[in-house]
Amino acid sequence: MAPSREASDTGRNWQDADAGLRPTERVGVLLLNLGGPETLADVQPFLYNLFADDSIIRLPPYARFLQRPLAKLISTLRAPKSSEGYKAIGGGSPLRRITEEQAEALAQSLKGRGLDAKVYVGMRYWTPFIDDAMEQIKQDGMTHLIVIPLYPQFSISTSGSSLRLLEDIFESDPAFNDLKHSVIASWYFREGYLNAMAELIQRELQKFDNPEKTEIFFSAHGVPVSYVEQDGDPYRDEMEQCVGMIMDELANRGWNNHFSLAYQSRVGPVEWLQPYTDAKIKELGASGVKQLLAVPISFVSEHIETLEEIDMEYRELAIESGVKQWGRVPALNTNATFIDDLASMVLEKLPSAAPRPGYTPSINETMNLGPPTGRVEDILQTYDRERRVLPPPVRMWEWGWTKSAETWNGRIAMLAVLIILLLEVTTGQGVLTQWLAL
Ligand SMILES: C=CC1=C(C)c2cc3[nH]c(cc4nc(cc5[nH]c(cc1n2)c(C)c5CCC(=O)O)C(CCC(=O)O)=C4C)c(C)c3C=C
Ligand SMILES: [Fe+2]
Repeated sequence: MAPSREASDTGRNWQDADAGLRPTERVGVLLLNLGGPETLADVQPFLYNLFADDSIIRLPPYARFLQRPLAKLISTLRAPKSSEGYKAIGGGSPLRRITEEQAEALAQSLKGRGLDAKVYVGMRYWTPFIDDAMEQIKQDGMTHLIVIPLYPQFSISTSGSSLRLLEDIFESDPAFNDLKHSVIASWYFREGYLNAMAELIQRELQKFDNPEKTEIFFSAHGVPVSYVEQDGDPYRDEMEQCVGMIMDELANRGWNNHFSLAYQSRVGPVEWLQPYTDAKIKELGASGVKQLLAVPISFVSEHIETLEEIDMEYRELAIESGVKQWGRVPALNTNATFIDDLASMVLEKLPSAAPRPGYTPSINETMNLGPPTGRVEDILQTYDRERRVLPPPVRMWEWGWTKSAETWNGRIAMLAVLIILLLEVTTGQGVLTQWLAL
């Protein structure tokens, strides 16, 4: 069931005392993000960190020792292609700069609403790393930590991966035993986020010759289909609900355009979520769509996949496919409505949020609906309970760790055992004895 919209409390003025904090207590906010290479020299080591993550390439337990050599191989093979992309957008990812701007804007928004909190940035695959942010949080003596993954929808491969790492850090350092923390696992259903997205879409639609005839084309980052269908990743469900809720908000504003959702940026030859963005663009062009507005939906900052893949590759493909007018909705970045909603998420999670007088719980809280919030362990327990291993989503060659190679290796081994048994039964001698006798 789709969660209902969760109203934010934008406009309410909080004071530290309202937040239930004692004078000695200090609030930190940790924004989790993916990270990106800042220079071309960073590309291969960044890719290494990404592929060395066992939430990205999931090997069976007996093959775990191969994780790092495999990451080294895949990152080296992929680096030239990725570097081309980063070169095309100026030689590096803008992700660190934008995330730090978001952190600063959030701190200001909280301050304006009476809460003096420090906002940290923790990246999964590049600097500033999550470990470094946590070290700083420890040194700063924070007593409360609100963790917000900057992914509106939850995926095991993104928010899940960062939370697993955070869980390890909490478990391995007793200094964090007293740190009260709360994680907001996903937040695509929040009113502030939906309003901000609808506002941006509406603004771009108005630039078209026939705004109401424009196809609204949501393009989300894909994940391998096995994550969703075998491992219970809620990503696809949350994505579909999110798109539905944005379209509802647009309908409230009088927009009833046709829309579609597709998945981009697949890596390797395994099946990813469908429809694929490139195939869908061709299909829309062939069906006569002439005006197309692309909406990046799984991420809140500009990055290589908006600036290069959508703005360059998909734009060109759309024009080749017959689209006459093309537009793209900018990422939220430091959009004020979005940042204020992040501030509301923080304020709602502070100690006094639930019990304070006059507090009206949202329908999600009352009915216990919607994605959970809570401690890292609770979130992982809900979404990634069994921590099942999957076949590696990225397969770079056919002779390596593939389903077919495993099947054939197994068959050859069984045949060899049968031949050995047959020889022993027919000759009465062990195979080694026979070889040694030769
Ligand atoms: C919600 C967003 C994302 C999901 C889900 C996701 C899953 C996922 N990604 C890869 C492989 C790569 N991702 C890369 C870059 C990249 N990925 C995301 C977001 C999600 N990834 C972002 C925002 C970025 C860009 C960062 C930046 O530098 O701006 C890359 C590197 C770029 C490239 O070579 O294409 C790879 C590789 C997998 C395998 C995966 C799920 C299993
Ligand atoms: Fe990715």
